[in-house]
Amino acid sequence: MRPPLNVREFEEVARDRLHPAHYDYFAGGAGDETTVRANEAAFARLALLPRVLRGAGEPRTGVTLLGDRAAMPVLVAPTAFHRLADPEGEKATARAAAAAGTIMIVSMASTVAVEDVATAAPEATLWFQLYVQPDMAFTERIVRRAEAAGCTALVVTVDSPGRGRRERDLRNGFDDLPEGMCCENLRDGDRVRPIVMSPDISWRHIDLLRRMTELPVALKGVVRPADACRALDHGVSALFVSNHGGRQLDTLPATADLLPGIVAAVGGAVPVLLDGGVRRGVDVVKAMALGASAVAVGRPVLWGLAAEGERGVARVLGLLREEVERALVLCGAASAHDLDPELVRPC
Ligand SMILES: Cc1cc2nc3c(=O)[nH]c(=O)nc-3n(C[C@H](O)[C@H](O)[C@H](O)COP(=O)(O)O)c2cc1C
Ligand SMILES: O=C(O)C(=O)c1ccccc1
Repeated sequence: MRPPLNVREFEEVARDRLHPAHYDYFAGGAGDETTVRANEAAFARLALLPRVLRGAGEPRTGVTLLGDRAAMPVLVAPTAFHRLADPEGEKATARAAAAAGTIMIVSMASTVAVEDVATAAPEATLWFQLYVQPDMAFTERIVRRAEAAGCTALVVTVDSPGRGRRERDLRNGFDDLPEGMCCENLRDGDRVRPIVMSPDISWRHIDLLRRMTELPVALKGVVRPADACRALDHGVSALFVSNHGGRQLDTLPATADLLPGIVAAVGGAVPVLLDGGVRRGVDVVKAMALGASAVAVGRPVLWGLAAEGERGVARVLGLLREEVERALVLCGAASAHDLDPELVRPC
């Protein structure tokens, strides 16, 4: 069969290969999935206005984030349960991220322990995503594991004081991992603790976390400019503008539409990243023109993993890198930093 040419075609292959309930878990979102659709639609609504005759030469796609180098401004967003897509799970994803020269953010809900992800891909740059657990002693044990495994940043997800209601999962009766899989990072002695999404988590916990570790702390899920400013006061090193891919609270705006307000509030103090709806190189270029330092992709990586395992993730990341390069050339840009808000216009 003809190899998939783009992320959308990878999704079609993945859909054919996955158990329907697992496809729905990956693809779906909260409520009416308004925000799931809005994320992609917002990029489509932005038109590009390339500059001409710039003599910019071959573009460079590399970026440095929190002291880590990435060969392209597209990171692997933290997503749960990779072993539903491929038996090697997060190990395959990490190897592919390393081969693509990009950063993988390992989910706290990974089905391979963070230590085993790191061992499987010694060249990979790994950041660790954390849901702060109300039991701070337990949170600290998880942080120590991520540090010892060699993770170089913590990405704290702050959009989840509770669980989103995902009707596809309710319809399919998908509420637990199959026999033989679990959230390996939640092991505590001889049991596996459930992930608690607690409404009690507050800025105080961010302060505790900052004191707990030397690792840079990024917040994922900030959507208000005032909260972005507050994050700076609490010594946060980066922000992810994210609505959790539309999986938590439905009817949040698209992240592409939220980005300019957050970028303005932050005023260059820390890198601002975006996730949600990035499916094409032109989407990456639009986000960076609006001030993002990089983007992250969630579902596209899962489609690659389900379609062809490690090779599929490598292909998805490789396709996105080629698309970013081509988009930069055609925009007359020498690098992803050589873009400005004038490049994009609502259409
Ligand atoms: C199947 C799935 C699982 C996810 N699991 C997590 C998670 O464990 N932690 C987290 O912070 N975000 C999680 N996310 C959200 C992603 O990090 C990211 O915000 C979102 O997928 C970006 O949108 P995109 O899928 O359109 O690229 C998950 C997303 C999906 C699709
Ligand atoms: O599905 C998700 O979006 C998610 O964030 C999550 C969190 C904890 C366990 C499993 C998934």
